[in-house]
Amino acid sequence: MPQPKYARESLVTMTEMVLPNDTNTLNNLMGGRLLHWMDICAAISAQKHSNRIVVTASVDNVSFSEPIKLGNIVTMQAKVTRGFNSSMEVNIEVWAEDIPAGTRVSTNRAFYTFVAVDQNGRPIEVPPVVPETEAEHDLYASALRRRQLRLVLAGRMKPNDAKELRALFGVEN
Ligand SMILES: CC(=O)SCCNC(=O)CCNC(=O)[C@H](O)C(C)(C)COP(=O)(O)OP(=O)(O)OC[C@H]1O[C@@H](n2cnc3c(N)ncnc32)[C@H](O)[C@@H]1OP(=O)(O)O
Repeated sequence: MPQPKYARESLVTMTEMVLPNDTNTLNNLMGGRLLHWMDICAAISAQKHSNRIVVTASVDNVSFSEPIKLGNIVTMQAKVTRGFNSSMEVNIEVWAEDIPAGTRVSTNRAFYTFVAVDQNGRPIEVPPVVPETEAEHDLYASALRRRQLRLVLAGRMKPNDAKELRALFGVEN
């Protein structure tokens, strides 16, 4: 198994400016453009953790809580929460900043799952994550339940095997 790595080693910060080509008819950032930027930022984080080529396996819990305006500065921060076998979960958070107005608001959050692959595109083992901060510990613990939920919904895990998820709902095995 690859050597464990600290969660902080996978931290990636990416910044973009919202230009006219990125917006809808309301002059707000298009959701699809933002998801594209988030995918790149999160993929770099997963690459840093695994030192491998990675592919996006799934995206979940994407929220769009605030519109992002033309001319805003978008900052994305991604970090691997947990490594499983060949897959890793990445937490990504997004903020929009209006520099002339001096405001910065939290706008989006999502969990991406990436799979590390070898040169032939076959899944390959990734290092375990070592959480350090309280937030990293919380995300590490809850990553197992999120993995079970997404695999159950994708038809890749039997609900009966999702022990930690069932426990959350008070369902005994
Ligand atoms: C950065 C980019 O944008 S890449 C472009 C977009 N992404 C792609 O093209 C990926 C296309 N998909 C694939 O290549 C394959 O489906 C893969 C590599 C993701 C998975 O391949 P599979 O043959 O299903 O491999 P396998 O069954 O061994 O699963 C490998 C891992 O993927 C995980 N996985 C597979 N499907 C999903 C899913 N829907 N959600 C979350 N994890 C998944 C599995 O849980 C497993 O994780 P683990 O090794 O940590 O236990």
